[in-house]
Amino acid sequence: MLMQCLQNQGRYKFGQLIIGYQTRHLSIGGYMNKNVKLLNHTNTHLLQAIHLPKMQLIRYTGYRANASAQKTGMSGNVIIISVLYYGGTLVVSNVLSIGELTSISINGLSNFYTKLNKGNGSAQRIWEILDRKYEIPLNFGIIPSEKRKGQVIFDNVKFCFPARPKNIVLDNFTLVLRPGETTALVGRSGSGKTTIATLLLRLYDPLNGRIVLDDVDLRDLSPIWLRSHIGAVNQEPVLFSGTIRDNILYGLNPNVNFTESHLEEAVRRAHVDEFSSQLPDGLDTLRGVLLSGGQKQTVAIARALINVHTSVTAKYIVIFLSQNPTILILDEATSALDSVSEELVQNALDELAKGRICLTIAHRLSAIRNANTIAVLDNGHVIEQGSYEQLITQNVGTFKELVNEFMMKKFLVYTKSVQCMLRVICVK
Ligand SMILES: Nc1ncnc2c1ncn2[C@@H]1O[C@H](COP(=O)(O)OP(=O)(O)OP(=O)(O)O)[C@@H](O)[C@H]1O
Repeated sequence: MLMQCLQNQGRYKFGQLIIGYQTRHLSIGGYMNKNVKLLNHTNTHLLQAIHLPKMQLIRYTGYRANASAQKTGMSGNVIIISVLYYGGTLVVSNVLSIGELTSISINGLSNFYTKLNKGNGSAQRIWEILDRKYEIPLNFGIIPSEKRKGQVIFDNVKFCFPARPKNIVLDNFTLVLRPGETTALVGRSGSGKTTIATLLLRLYDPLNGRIVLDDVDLRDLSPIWLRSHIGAVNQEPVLFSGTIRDNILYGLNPNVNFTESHLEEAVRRAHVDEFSSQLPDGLDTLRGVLLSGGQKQTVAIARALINVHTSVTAKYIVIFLSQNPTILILDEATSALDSVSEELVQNALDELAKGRICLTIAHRLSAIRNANTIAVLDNGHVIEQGSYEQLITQNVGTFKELVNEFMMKKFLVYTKSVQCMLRVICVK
C-alpha cells in the first residue's frame, strides 16, 4: 500500500521502492531480522549505486516502520490486558485456575518481550547504516553533457581494501578497455579480478594511479552518472523480497517506454521462463529470494537485458542498472548455470556486449573464448595478455596452466558422471 501510494505520487524511483519493501516488513516483528540482514556491507554499496541514499525516503519508511512497531507493541499490550481482564473473570467464576491463567500470560509476555528485543536490535542496525557517511560523495563531480563512447584506462593502479591495508590487491595494474571490445580477466582465485570491477564502479578509489574514462579521471566524474552508465551482472546477484517480476524490473526508469513484451523477451532470452512457468504464479511468484543460485543469475541477466531493450525504444544487479549501459561488467555471470543454459545465456550476453565496453570475469573457457583480449592476472597485475588464439598457442604460461587445470576438472567431472551412469546401469 505504502509503496503503491508513494509510487503513484511519483515521489521516488522503483529501486527506492525495494527499501520501502524491506523496511515495510519491520512492522511484522518476526520478519525484521531477516530483512535487515539484506542491508549488509555490500548492499550499502548497492544502495549507493542505485541512488538510494535519499535519506528522506528511507527515514520516512524508517519512521513508518517505527510507528508500525509502536502500534504492534501497543496492540500487544492491549491484548495482554484484555487476556488478564477476561482471564480474571474466568478465575473468579472458577472456570480457569490461577495457574492456567498465569501460564498463558507468562507465555504471551515472554513472546512479546522476545519480539520487542529483536525489533530493537534490528532497528539499531538500520539506523547505524542510515547514519553512515559515504566516503565517496554521490552528488559531486562532472556530469558529461553527452554519452561517453571512449575507452577506460587503468593506469598504474595500486589498491588495497581499507579493511586490510597490508594486503596490496593491485599493484602497477595497467589495462585498456576499448569501446566495442570485450576484455576478459582471468586468474587464480583472489588475484584481484572482482576488485577491478569494484574500482570501475568507483565503490573505492585507487591508492595510486588513476582510472580514466575518455580522458576524465573517475574521481572527477559524478558517481551517480558513472554508475548509471554501467550495467553489471555479478557472481551473487542480490534479489529482494517481492516477486520475480519486481526483481527484473527494479531500477527501471519509470519514465521509459516499457511494455510487457520487453519483459517477456528478456525473460525468454535469459531463460527465466524455464523455471518461472513451473511456479504457481509465474513471474508474480513472491519471495524471489528463495531461488537457486543459477535461477538468481538468470533473473539478474534478465535485468540487464531488459534495460538494454527498453532503452532502444525508450534501465545492474544484479546489481547495478543503467539505461543502455556504455560499460558492461559480467563477473562470473553464468557460473551458477548448468552447461546447457550457460551456452544459451552466454550467447545472449555476447549479443548484449556488442558495441559496448565489456569487462568479463570468468573461470570458464566458454565465457572468455570470444573476448577480443584476455588479460591474465597474478598478484594484482597483468602477466599475460592477448587473444585466446595467441595465448593458447604459447607452450608455457599461466593461461596455459589455467586452461589445462580447467580441462582436467572438466575431464574429472565427465568421468565421475560416466562412473555414476555405469553404476546405475549395473544395478538395473
Ligand atoms: N571487501 C574486502 N575487504 C578486504 N579484502 C578483500 C575484500 N574483497 C576482497 N578482498 C581481498 O582482495 C583480494 C582479491 O579479491 P577478489 O575478490 O578481487 O579476487 P578474485 O580474483 O575476484 O577471486 P575469485 O576468482 O575467487 O572471485 C583477495 O585477497 C580478497 O581476500
